[in-house]
Amino acid sequence: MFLGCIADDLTGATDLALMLAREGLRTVQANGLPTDDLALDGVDAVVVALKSRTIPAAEAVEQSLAAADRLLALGAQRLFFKYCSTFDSTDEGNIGPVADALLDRLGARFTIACPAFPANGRTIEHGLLYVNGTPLAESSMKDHPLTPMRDSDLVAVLGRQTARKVGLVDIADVGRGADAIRAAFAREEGDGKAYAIVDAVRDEDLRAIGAASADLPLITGGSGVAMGLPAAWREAGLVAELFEPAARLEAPSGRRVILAGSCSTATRGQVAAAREAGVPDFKVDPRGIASGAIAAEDVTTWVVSQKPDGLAMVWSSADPEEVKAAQAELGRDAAGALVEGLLGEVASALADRGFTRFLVAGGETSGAVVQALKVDAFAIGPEIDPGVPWTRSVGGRQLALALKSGNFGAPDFFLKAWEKLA
Ligand SMILES: Nc1ncnc2c1ncn2[C@@H]1O[C@H](COP(=O)(O)OP(=O)(O)O)[C@@H](O)[C@H]1O
Ligand SMILES: O=C(O)[C@@H](O)C(=O)COP(=O)(O)O
Repeated sequence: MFLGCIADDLTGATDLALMLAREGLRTVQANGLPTDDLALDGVDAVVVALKSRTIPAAEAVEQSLAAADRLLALGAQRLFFKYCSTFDSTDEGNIGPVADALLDRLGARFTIACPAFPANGRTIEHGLLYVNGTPLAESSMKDHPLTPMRDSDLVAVLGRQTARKVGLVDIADVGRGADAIRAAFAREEGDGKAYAIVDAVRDEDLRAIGAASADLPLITGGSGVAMGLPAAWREAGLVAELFEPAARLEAPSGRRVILAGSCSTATRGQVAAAREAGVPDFKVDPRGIASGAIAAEDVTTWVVSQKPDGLAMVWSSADPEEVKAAQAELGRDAAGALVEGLLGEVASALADRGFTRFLVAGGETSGAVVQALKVDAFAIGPEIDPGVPWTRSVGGRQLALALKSGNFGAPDFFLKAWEKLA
């Protein structure tokens, strides 16, 4: 095992695992710390999925260090800290505190921070993060239920989360290729910067950044910045061989369901498209759950009563006004926890009734569902859309799972994803 990755949420982990697998590393994803029986023969990269994006910073640090220690003990020679391509965080963290702790654990003084992912519209220019051409702070991320992003300047955002200095390697350097980027890293480190935000607007930029980062003990970013790393490590002789990714996923036979707990714009569009296409749907909401009007048992019974070979969708996705109203009544975290808890319970009850194919939308939501389903590890299957693969559970219950980041996927994602299952 060469590369150890720590992801701050489950869909983020899957996104990174897909990128590494696509670029030739044999990759497994563990849900939480890898268990002792996880087979690592012939594995190049292990991605540990945490659910640490929105927990208190001290807990996120503790969990991330535990993951780092386990990965280092398994032989990792590089660590990768994966966070969201929209840099989801608050002034308290958790990107800065976790990155600080990982640098210290590795005895390293410098790393990069690059959430760019052009295939999904995330680009960085002069340190400003854009989502499909709109500055982050004006994008729908300003209204995220848990981590509203109101500043597009990543040097400033990260600067509020760490006592260390944050620099910038901008597009002028990045556009000149790997050697220029390496020289810019040395300049920033020489200037006393512990972090450099790195601009990137094209995949070509990400490949050059990967080549320039091959020697860094720690890399932080979105999945995009992992794009150039496998080839760079292969070139440096650190990884023996690159492999063809899996083209198909053999899914266990059984029924299927969509569980959408993300309120992101892309998910809301996908929910609307599925309803328009006639997929039977059941809407849940945190106030209904809190009052007892909606119970997991009733939702489960409804799903089971739908056509066995058809699709059914349970969703809580709401627009910012509706989310705000629920949060005002229940509190932000409690509202989220109620929906996550219900969807987790429903998933587990459905698995007990023969459902084996789950499409889940939302990072936190996926974390809750997979915890409820008790999946310890995943094999990575084919890409459905950039950043979202089908996965298959390893050990335990045989399940096929598509865990979709809230803002990823085409409008017809909920309808077309099934075509990639064998
Ligand atoms: N109607 C709603 N009102 C308030 N919070 C909600 C509602 N629906 C879902 N949530 C919560 O919002 C959060 C969405 O986060 P997540 O699942 O990570 O989605 P995304 O990937 O879009 O960020 C979850 O905690 C979820 O439980
Ligand atoms: O990098 C990304 O955008 C994703 O991998 C991711 O982490 C998204 O998180 P959620 O929007 O919470 O699913």
